[in-house]
Amino acid sequence: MTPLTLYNSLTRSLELFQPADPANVRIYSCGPTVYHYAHIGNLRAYLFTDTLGRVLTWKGHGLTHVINITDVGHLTSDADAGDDKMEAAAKASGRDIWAVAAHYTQAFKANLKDLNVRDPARFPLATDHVPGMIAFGEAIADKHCYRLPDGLYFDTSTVPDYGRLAGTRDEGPTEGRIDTVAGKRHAADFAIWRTSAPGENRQMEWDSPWGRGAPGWHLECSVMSRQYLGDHFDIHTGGIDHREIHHPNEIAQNQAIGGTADTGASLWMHNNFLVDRTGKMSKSSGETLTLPTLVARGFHPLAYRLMCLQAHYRSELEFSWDNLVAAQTRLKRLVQTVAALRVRGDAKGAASASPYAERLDAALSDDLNTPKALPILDELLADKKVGPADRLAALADFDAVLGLNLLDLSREDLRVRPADARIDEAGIAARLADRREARAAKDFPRSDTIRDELAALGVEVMDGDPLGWDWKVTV
Ligand SMILES: Nc1ncnc2c1ncn2[C@@H]1O[C@H](COP(=O)(O)OP(=O)(O)OP(=O)(O)O)[C@@H](O)[C@H]1O
Ligand SMILES: [Zn+2]
Repeated sequence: MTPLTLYNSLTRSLELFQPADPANVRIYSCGPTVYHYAHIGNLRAYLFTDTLGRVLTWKGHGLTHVINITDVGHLTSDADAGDDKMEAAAKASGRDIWAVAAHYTQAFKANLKDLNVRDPARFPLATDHVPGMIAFGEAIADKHCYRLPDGLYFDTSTVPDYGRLAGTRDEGPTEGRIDTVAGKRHAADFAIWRTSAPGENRQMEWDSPWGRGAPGWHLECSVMSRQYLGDHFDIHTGGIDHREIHHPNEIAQNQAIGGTADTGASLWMHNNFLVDRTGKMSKSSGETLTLPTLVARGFHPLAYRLMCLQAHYRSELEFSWDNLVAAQTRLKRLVQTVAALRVRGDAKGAASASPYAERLDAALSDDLNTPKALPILDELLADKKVGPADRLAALADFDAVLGLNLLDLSREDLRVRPADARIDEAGIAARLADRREARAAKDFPRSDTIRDELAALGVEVMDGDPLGWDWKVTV
């Protein structure tokens, strides 16, 4: 096997991956803040960690992956300003905050299932770990924290190299990030615990040595990652926005509790954003696309997965409907090819598929280069020198990493019907059968009428479609 190299945001370089225990690689991924449905940009972050986990499994490692659920403490600004996103969402909708959290957590997990993301070992909830957070705060308070009327704050000057990850080292109190809390010693200092203001009326709050209130978001991840993965684990992941504030703050806390310069993880990895023409897709900035929206417009969730795999995780990826259509077409082609190879069965080939597995390994070992792996798969499938059964076996090996479910998906699965369609699959099939009959009888006006009727229902008939797909939904 080719040695695996991964990009470490901490050193800003590619590094040879050397896990502490190859039989149990430990990964922590910052989870969603469950105040709203995850948008497809958020989901890109978990498609990235799923690919990472699959590559490690493929290379023979055991894995313990933890994705937390942030159900308290994340403010509307990452830099300690604004309201708690959860409290604000519950208030705005007049719902019980625990019901809000449970609803969006369940929706997030359903999204991951639909995208064929493997379950992590655990999905710990922040609210289940508040006593551990208070104990953590107490342990570092004397040496690293100070009190302000609204809580306990971390003094970022008490740890070595604060902000190395973000590249904002040596930031003084008057430069860099906006100082939004009166009395902070440095602009970058952040809340470990936020004490509820008189009359604040939070739905979620706990007693602590610093008053009744709620934990800071950064603290949650330090506590949960250390509890489940230990003082030092292999890989910590998140979206690239976390490289600037959230992860530097986790690192500072880890250094404080550990009493060393160790950041707590060997590698800090970040996926780049899904963007659209207006910029980063973001829950807080209004209109976002969710996975169910894509499905309602006639796309299979795995078409979105393939769209993400076509870009390297460290590159920005622009969402457009055209890109998604192209990805769905590519997925259909793959499924079609699998069906054709099955028909041809066990015919012997003159060549072995193993060079393809080696090339796949080389691509993945190069910092999870899935865009490089996909054309290798296309080449394999088209290689007539390799027998059909061998090609299928090799494809299964590719799919263990790509997670596109290529051996199980059928043409029918990919004919996802838009939610607002007024005709179902069986109805479409019946109209197409009528149309074939009309054409066989050379009744072209009737054939055209059926085509137009289907078009009015959002179904485009594709005569002479090279995929043999007959029809597609229009978006
Ligand atoms: N547009 C995006 N593309 C890729 N990853 C993203 C994008 N937006 C957020 N992420 C990542 O998604 C994960 C979950 O984020 P979280 O639920 O905390 O988002 P949020 O901050 O509440 O939402 P938003 O940033 O959209 O307002 C994080 O790892 C985050 O970095
Ligand atoms: Zn986190």
